[in-house]
Amino acid sequence: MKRYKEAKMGEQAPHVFTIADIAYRAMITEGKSNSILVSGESGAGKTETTKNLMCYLAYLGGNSAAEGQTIEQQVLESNPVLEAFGNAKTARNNNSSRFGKFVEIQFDNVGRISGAAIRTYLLERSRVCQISDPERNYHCFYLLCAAPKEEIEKYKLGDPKSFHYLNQSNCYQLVGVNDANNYLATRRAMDVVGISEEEQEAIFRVVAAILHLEAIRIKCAGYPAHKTFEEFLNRYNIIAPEVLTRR
Ligand SMILES: Nc1ncnc2c1ncn2[C@@H]1O[C@H](COP(=O)(O)OP(=O)(O)OP(=O)(O)O)[C@@H](O)[C@H]1O
Repeated sequence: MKRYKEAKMGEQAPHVFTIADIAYRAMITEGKSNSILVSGESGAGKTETTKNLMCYLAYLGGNSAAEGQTIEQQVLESNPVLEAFGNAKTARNNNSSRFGKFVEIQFDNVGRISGAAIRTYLLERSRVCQISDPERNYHCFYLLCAAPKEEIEKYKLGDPKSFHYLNQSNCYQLVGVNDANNYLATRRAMDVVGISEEEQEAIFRVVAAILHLEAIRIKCAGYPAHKTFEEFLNRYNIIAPEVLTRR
């Protein structure tokens, strides 16, 4: 990153750091906001490029002398959190973002990071209840199934193969990815971005509840017993958001 700081276009090997550097310098000299649009087909490298851009802008506008958790650390640690809940393995990409995002990094008048906001769009909700081989559901489900023993017992989880929302595909593990370590890393990242212990508990309780939801069997007068939750919704014309997305 040091080599790209204030380097002119073409002076260094092509890299997204050059784009970020030019945008940052223009923002300082012109006193105007700048946007960088990262686009491309699935697997092109948008997520990794965005992380590189965020790292470089945090390097330029960070406050290395500050103690405790700085805004740039929070900006960077937002990535593992978003990826745990919004990324999944697809046929084209083991870590495909199933949503779009707008990352806003605010700078003060001397170019130091003063705030940040991330907005997400159009999460692929249907994936929660329907996946196909060789894809996976959202990473968070597998991370929670690989959590430490006491968490597994608390949420009554276990082998991902025992949950319908995960066993529609034969893919449970990703090459080179350790879900147990990633669970701990996600919890640490959630701490850094300022999600309290109680909020984290509530979030993972909902994640576990979704896995258990499919196992609910509904018994109604005049309706055969042992129907799945989804069949029940269909029978009574109750349209759940994920069912709606799939139609
Ligand atoms: N700069 C990079 N350095 C190393 N590997 C990279 C880089 N960019 C992309 N990759 C590789 O390509 C894979 C896909 O990249 P990425 O997830 O960024 O794509 P994407 O365009 O965001 O895809 P999607 O639209 O599916 O989310 C990464 O998991 C990584 O293996």
